[in-house]
Amino acid sequence: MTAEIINGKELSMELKQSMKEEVALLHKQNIKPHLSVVLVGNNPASRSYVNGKKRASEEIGMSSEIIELPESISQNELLDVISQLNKDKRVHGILVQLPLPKHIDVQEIIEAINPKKDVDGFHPINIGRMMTGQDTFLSCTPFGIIQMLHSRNIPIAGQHAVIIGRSNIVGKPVGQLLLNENATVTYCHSKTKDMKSITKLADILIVAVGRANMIDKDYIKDGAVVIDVGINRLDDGSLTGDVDFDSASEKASYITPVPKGVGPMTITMLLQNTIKAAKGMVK
Ligand SMILES: Nc1nc(=O)c2c([nH]1)NC[C@@H]1CN(c3ccc(C(=O)N[C@@H](CCC(=O)O)C(=O)O)cc3)C=[N+]21
Repeated sequence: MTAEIINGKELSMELKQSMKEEVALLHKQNIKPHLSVVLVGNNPASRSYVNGKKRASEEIGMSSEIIELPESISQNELLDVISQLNKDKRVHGILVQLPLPKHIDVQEIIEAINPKKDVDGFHPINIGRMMTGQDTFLSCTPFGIIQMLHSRNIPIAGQHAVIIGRSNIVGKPVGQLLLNENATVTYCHSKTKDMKSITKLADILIVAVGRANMIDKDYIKDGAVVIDVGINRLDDGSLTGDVDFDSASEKASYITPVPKGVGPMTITMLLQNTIKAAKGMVK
């Protein structure tokens, strides 16, 4: 079998086209969706992602700002910035780019964001709502993955989804969303024994481990759907996923590339969440 590629960049462009129309309609009602992105320090990867978010906002006619803060900012100063954004009626969405410097208590920062403005879907209230299947802001990468599956009418109910990775921002929530859609979900992680024997059972394999090209055809059942969440920068500057694309493509029915896969969808779901926030849809 040669896998069909699910191109996240193309799907994003389609979705952004209809969001652009929606933003224009909101403008007519005097609602101007606005995203504030907080960037602490000088991590080049973070800067590049944050610029991508700003660019995508502009593409759909949505306003956004990047609030740049020094690496040396204190916990209290950062909490003050968030408190200002929480109060600012112009601001519908707040995103604090991760990772944060080591001296910052990340969890306290996330919990300081008003859940109604938490367009990343990282606040424990929104995670709890997601777990209980209520309408809320879904975290952007898991939400984007589900959209990619839906775009090809890939069945989820009754399918065995195996997630490699259990981070709070990708692995755990994507498993939960798949469970909400009635998949049978198994998590693998660094302590898992004989991982191949488990991943080979997967109808849908989600790979979020953070190791370049780790997953090849030996981990994959014939006809499986393979979603690659990895973003690894190689020494030559190129990007590659956690999946060995050419090898996996021999067995998969559908596969997502890196770049132009899950990454662009993450940004697109952020825009969708910001529009949702502007409409006041999450209480
Ligand atoms: N609070 C917070 N929210 C996030 O959503 C968040 C974060 N922190 N920290 C880092 C991760 C990573 N992330 C990406 C988004 C888009 C691409 C993306 O568009 N990638 C392009 C390539 C971009 C390039 O060439 O560098 C692609 O895969 O085609 C990648 C990674 C969001 N994250």
